[in-house]
Amino acid sequence: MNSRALLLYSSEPERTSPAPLPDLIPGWQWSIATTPACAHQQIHNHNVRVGVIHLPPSLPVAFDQLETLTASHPQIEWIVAASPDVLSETDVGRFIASTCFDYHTLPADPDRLAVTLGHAWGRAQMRERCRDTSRPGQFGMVGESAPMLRLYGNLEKISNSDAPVLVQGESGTGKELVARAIHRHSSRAQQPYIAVNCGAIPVNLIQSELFGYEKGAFTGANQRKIGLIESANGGTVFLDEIGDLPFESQVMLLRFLQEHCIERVGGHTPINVDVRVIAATHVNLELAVAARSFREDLFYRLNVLRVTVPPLRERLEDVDLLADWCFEVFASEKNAHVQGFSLRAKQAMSRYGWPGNVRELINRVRRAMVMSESRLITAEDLLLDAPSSDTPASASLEEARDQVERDLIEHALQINKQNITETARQLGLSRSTLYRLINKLELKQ
Ligand SMILES: Nc1ncnc2c1ncn2[C@@H]1O[C@H](COP(=O)(O)OP(=O)(O)OP(=O)(O)O)[C@@H](O)[C@H]1O
Repeated sequence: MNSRALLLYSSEPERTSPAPLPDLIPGWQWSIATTPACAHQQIHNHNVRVGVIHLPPSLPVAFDQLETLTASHPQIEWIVAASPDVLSETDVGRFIASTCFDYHTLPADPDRLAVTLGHAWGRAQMRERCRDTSRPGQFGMVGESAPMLRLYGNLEKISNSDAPVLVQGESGTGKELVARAIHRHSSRAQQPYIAVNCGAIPVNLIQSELFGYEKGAFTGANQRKIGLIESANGGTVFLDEIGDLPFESQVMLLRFLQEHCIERVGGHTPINVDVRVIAATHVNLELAVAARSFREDLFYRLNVLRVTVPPLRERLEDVDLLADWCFEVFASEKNAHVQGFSLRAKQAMSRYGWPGNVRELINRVRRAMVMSESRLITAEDLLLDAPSSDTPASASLEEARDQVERDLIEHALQINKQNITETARQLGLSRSTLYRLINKLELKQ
């Protein structure tokens, strides 16, 4: 067997003879470290998956250094080996309970220790395999469910075309991710990708932001400005929340889609622009057309290739993968002792309806990684223990979504000391969307 373990032997060699553990366990290769710094080095040099921390009697334990060591190497399963006296110390017990896979009582029982090492190694391997499958797939998206495989198949075909795309899906499902993926896999990948949130630009500025303006076009137009569409020339423009585009601006976009040319505000010369348009909306544009808030002709121009991103509740089998992926991506922010999810937490996640979709999952997991007080994140850490008392069991999807958004935003505002820019960044929202939600949910700032 080539399994390698690390032995962190933290006593001073001149005071205690070296631990005989490695000699007792055949079939294992050992890297020996006498300080946490040396242990970091050994771990970097060797493929270590199991670490044994020997805590000698009557020496103070540098828990802060041990916690840094274990948190920096979440791929390793840790075992504490110590005498019964040391193991009975409260701080040692707390460290083992929060951070370690197991403990071993000294003097060593070689057979038992070999079994514990084997289990720890197996668990580390298993975690490694799960981690492999949680890496984003070829489109940079996490998910292997049937709806996602269908989506990837569609993206493959759409990326090879140059026609406009309409991406539909609920908020937080990954529409922007889909737009980026289409661009990156298209022949325009090396050219600009410009994302515009149509709902975030003040109505009076939309036209000049999208199409630019000439010097002197209006008071304050001291010099020519190139608009967002023109600056994406050769590449792709992603028009998010297209349903929020004011009716008057829709006609200019229609003209651009028909004639592939734009006119800057205050300009009189049409400018040819070669840009692929990907538009996204979480509102039903057919209904908006029926309600006459969205131009029918523009709808048909945009709706050439349509992609629908499935809501998370229709692909609950991906929740596990997404949670593990998220844990890995935000590992540097987590509380040092947090090592993963409890089984109950995973079960609670796979039963939940995720009205806020992947964005909500990311926010809940990130919060839990920071706030959890145990080694494994619990369902309570994810705020998924029981329906909130404010959310009746019969709450509509809309009410449930509002409640979740209210909890997450309130919490993020609190953590970020009411700083809107930081809170918006943490929640993956634009500042204007955050303001809109704060007003809608009547949150106090
Ligand atoms: N399948 C996925 N894999 C990995 N991350 C995802 C996936 N889907 C969404 N995300 C992440 O979830 C968050 C929300 O995604 P995105 O902004 O693309 O959603 P959206 O549908 O455009 O939302 P909105 O309609 O509110 O603008 C982002 O952080 C995104 O990276």
